[in-house]
Amino acid sequence: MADKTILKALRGETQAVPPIWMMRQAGRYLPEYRATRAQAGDFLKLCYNPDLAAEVTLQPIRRFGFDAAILFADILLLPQALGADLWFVTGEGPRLSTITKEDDFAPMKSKDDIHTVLGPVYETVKILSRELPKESTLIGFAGAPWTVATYMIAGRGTPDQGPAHALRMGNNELFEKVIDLLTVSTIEYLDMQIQAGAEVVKIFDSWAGSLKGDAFEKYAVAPARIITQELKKRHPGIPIIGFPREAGDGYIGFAKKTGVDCVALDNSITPEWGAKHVQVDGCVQGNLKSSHMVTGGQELIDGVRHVRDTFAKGPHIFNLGHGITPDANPDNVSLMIETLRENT
Ligand SMILES: Cc1c2[nH]c(c1CCC(=O)O)Cc1[nH]c(c(CCC(=O)O)c1C)Cc1[nH]c(c(CCC(=O)O)c1C)Cc1[nH]c(c(C)c1CCC(=O)O)C2
Repeated sequence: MADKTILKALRGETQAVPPIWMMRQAGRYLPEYRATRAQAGDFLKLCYNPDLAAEVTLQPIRRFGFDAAILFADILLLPQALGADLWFVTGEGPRLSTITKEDDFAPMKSKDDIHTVLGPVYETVKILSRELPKESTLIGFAGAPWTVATYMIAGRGTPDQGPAHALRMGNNELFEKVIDLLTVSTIEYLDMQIQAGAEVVKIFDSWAGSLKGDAFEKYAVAPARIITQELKKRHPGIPIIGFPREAGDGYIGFAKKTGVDCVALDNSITPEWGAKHVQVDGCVQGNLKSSHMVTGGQELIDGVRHVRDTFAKGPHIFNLGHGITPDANPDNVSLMIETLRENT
């Protein structure tokens, strides 16, 4: 299916209308998602139920006709497969067992032991690769080692990733063991998603922005490069999207240094900056403010045109700068898509 619009963009083609999908496009802002989640029981049960996970993946495709579907799962399933305890507190977010000392890390499983727990995820991918409309592209994903490590170390989301930085500086040997285990396990996890039918994979480094200087190179760039190189060795031509969120100047040269085919941009940079400093090296994805999906109106229309027109001279996948939020109005998503495709 070499002519799918997402794959064209990832090969470096400039298109008159960029393809579009949306981070967290299957989510709580959609009544049909909330209904299926209730049917599953809770969020984790939904992630591990292949039929229902495939169903919620397809819901935004049916409703909006996005050019890509992203596998419904979570970046924290991998630590669970490695032996961490994981649960979600409604209204608050994820909780995990913590890693602060060698004894917490020692019982972790190896990269070859993850597939029993993650088997249902591969099954979801298989269902999707059969059921997805032929013009849409199936995106698999994993968290980047640093971002996943921040949750494994702290046992929860943290505003400044303090506990992970404390371990990085206080017991670097243990910290690097966590990063290395996640790096090799992420390769196996994404390899299996590709074998099951994922056509593109995305590496979410949501907390890359809190790594500065040498630490950014060692713990954001290097793991992304190792994962990318190994996956491309095993699956030549598989396109990879990197998302070093809030990396600032770290976005410059990220594609060249890691080998990813596309860099996803957040809202901390302007489209003008992204076009000048990142799109020069190839495809970019982004970066409409998610808040427009809540507020809508003329500002949304202007925002869509601005992002589209600023990236129009090079390869671009239209997306938000971060995930859509539960308070978003689905009508604003339709308006975004109509505006993007106006005049065609
Ligand atoms: C940091 C992170 C996580 N998960 C993810 C990241 C990286 C991207 C980012 O920065 O947003 C990635 C993720 N999480 C989810 C997906 C599915 C695909 C998609 O639609 O984008 C993806 C790609 C579903 C989800 N993951 C989660 C939900 C909401 C859960 C629910 O239905 O109650 C969804 C749809 C839960 C989750 N999962 C995580 C947190 C912090 C939370 C709680 C925050 C929240 O409630 O929005 C960890």
